[in-house]
Amino acid sequence: MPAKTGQEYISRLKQASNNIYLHGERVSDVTEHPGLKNVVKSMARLYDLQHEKPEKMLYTSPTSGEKAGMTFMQPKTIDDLIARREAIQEWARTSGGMMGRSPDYLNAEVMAMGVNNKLFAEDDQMFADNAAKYYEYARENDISLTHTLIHPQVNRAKAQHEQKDANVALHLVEKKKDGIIVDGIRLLATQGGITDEILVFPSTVKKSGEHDDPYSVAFAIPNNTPGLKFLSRESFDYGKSEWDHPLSSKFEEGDAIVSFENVFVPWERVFVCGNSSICNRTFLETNAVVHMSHQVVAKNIVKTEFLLGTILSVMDSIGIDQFQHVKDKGTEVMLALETMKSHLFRAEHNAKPDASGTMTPDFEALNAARNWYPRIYPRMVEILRVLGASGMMGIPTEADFHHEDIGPILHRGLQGKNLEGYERVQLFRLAWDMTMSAFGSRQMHYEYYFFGDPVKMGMAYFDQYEKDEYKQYVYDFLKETKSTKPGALNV
Ligand SMILES: Cc1cc2nc3c(=O)[nH]c(=O)nc-3n(C[C@H](O)[C@H](O)[C@H](O)COP(=O)(O)OP(=O)(O)OC[C@H]3O[C@@H](n4cnc5c(N)ncnc54)[C@H](O)[C@@H]3O)c2cc1C
Repeated sequence: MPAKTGQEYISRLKQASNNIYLHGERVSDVTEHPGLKNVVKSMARLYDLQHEKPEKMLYTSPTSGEKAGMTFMQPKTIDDLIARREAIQEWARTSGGMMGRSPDYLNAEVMAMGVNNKLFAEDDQMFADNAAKYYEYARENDISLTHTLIHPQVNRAKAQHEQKDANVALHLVEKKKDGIIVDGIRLLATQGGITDEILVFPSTVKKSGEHDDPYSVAFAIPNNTPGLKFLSRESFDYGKSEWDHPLSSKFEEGDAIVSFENVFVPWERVFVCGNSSICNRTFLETNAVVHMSHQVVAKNIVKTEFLLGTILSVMDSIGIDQFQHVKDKGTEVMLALETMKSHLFRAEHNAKPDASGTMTPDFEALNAARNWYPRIYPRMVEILRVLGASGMMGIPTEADFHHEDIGPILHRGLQGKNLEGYERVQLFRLAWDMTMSAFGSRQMHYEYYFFGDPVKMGMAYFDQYEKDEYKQYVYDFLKETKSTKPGALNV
């Protein structure tokens, strides 16, 4: 069966022995390392869920006739789109939406680029065929993916070819008979090293000029390809109990700098080779951005539900839900949730088939939602932090509650309106881990930069927005004003 189990996911990682460096050493087994093993377990849980709820999580592969992961499906109808989204949300619920790079995100990208591959054929038909075959390969083997889109932050005021060391960023070194050689650095692979393969694609928002053609590549390779290294940031899973760190002990995905040292990529894994124009159009013209946004909006609805539930429980637990400004803050989050749901509904119910016959959600709705969420997520986090107040810091550990001298003092002293001390602190530890721990602050940073720099995204949104009809509306309204223009002004 193509859809893998959690054990198969773990076995593959053990066998692959990806080159991942963490805390100053090479990790010999990511499935056993204290900074990674818990998120590996959470990923395995997602794959097991496919088999526990096959009616929701699996569908029949169009090529093998076997059961494949639902989130790889090419939707042909609105019902397909909804079924796919329900699978996405089923996965998201296991982490309260805190695992931003659950496999469905990149499954959506691979699917869209595989079925809408004509753009890649502008250089050579081979590249379009490669994209189609890669989609089938990823689906039939339930490949887990990470991706890297961004050049290193050396000097953002200059293009890559103008940098003082123009060889730092990932670039094409050589075209050979059987493939290409690439070398350099890319940022920032979330889940780098704990997945099977890496997708190297252009940025969704940063555009390149033709002088940056050597930096304009797209390909997919296994994470244990010789010369490939994942240089991971410090893990925010500090090995604490689930009670102490309810989120970071399970869902710390890790972010890695990716180093390519003269890495060989066979031609059959190349989708774009040295063409900035194709790269600049990739996400839009393959509709990958639409299907990825659909996944993101669905996931963010679950995340907002989780956040709202925590906010309301905190209000209840310390009896603040009667105060006017507290209610108003709760309402802000409720409105955010309901607005996101409306965007999703519009996106799915206005969906239309694209040229490849893929049922494609209404991008206007999704584009608004994906531009808006980075702006409201920090506000929702602030609301939880502000309402929690001292409770966000009055959070002794599980060990403190188990201590015979101080446990009873804490249990009594930290009781809430409707919860005992142990339960109230457990709730507040969740609120803290969601917003203020290293894990929680990274979540905020992550949502803010999810689709790219929100400032550039906002500029692009403004530029593409159909503005004329609204301006015309105003001019027409003004024209109907009963007045006479002074003759002297008619020059
Ligand atoms: C937690 C986290 C996880 C991530 N995971 C991934 C991942 O899995 N895969 C991946 O590929 N990427 C990932 N990213 C990277 C993400 O895509 C980028 O952070 C995002 O695209 C912004 O790019 P940058 O970080 O290079 O910012 P920069 O472009 O360096 O911007 C830095 C600041 O300068 C400003 N600025 C820069 N250039 C300009 C300009 N020309 N005009 C005006 N202002 C400018 C920006 O507004 C911003 O405030 C992740 C990032 C984070 C924070």
